Amino acid sequence: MNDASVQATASDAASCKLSASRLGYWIDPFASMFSSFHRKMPLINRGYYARVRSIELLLHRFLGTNSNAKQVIVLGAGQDTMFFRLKTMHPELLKDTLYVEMDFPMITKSKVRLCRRHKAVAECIGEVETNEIEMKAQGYALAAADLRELSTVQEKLTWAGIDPTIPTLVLSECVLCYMEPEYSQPLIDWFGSAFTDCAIIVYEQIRPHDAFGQTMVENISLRGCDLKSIHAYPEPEDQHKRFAASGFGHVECWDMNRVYYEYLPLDERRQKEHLELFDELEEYHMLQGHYCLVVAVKNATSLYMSALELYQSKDD
Ligand SMILES: C[S@@+](CC[C@H](N)C(=O)[O-])C[C@H]1O[C@@H](n2cnc3c(N)ncnc32)[C@H](O)[C@@H]1O
Repeated sequence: MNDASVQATASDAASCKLSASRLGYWIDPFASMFSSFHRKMPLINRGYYARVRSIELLLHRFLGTNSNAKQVIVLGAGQDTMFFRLKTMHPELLKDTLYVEMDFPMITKSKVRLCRRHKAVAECIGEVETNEIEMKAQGYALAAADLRELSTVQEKLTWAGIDPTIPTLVLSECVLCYMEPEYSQPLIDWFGSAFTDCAIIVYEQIRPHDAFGQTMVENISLRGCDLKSIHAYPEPEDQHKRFAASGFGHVECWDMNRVYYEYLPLDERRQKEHLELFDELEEYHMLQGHYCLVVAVKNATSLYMSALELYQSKDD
């Protein structure tokens, strides 16, 4: 495995997020602090809109439930700015929440540096205990770990203050797909067994077998970062089985066309569709059909049922 190429995807994602947010797909005052601006194709901007907003809406729903303490664990967080946006724009949602980001030391090191460099981010984090590669503050931690090493992940989450008895949401946005199932499955199994109340949101590529899927897998592979688990979980039904096998009793897996047309709020989506000239609809549908959003929920508690209900709610 070429870890350097996988780590480079953190900057790609940050750059795409900056492009889409700069064009008005969502508001992110922090994106430019973690990347430099290169305008992406409308197809990419719209895809990132669907990705970021759907995950954000789920996260808001989880944080907005009236249980007391909550935890969010972001696997392979890269240069993502969701925490900083929440902290400044929706601080009430982070009350009693511990938000932990994890990534390779190489990536957390650059995030620590950027967090120190930008006053707005440093203010957002507040008083912090930090070294070159990690940070710990009230309600937030950035931890360095290779997610393939379960014992290190467990140790770092303990260091960050994670308590398995507290309701926890785990997020993997284009991360687990870069790991072989022999590494990702024990991690998912552990969340499913050790955590009392746990939900996992996964966004990643699917359908490698048709012509578009084959080209997608080849193109990503040419960049040196194979999609190591796509052949183990090629279809939405396989994603379903993957999480059900780890003790997640309620699993939804939708492709991103379904998420875009049936889940994102209609008025908002229509408004975003006017942001750029768009003549790539067919290609967009093809692309979005090869990405999915999984919501896997361990218990049918009211907290987690509300996350699942989000799929039925079109007007959050
Ligand atoms: C495509 S980027 C996504 C970053 C972020 N989730 C986002 O959407 O902006 C994938 C991230 O997963 C991280 N990653 C992949 N495999 C990992 C592993 N074994 N251990 C730690 N981080 C990993 C990479 O370093 C990278 O930051």
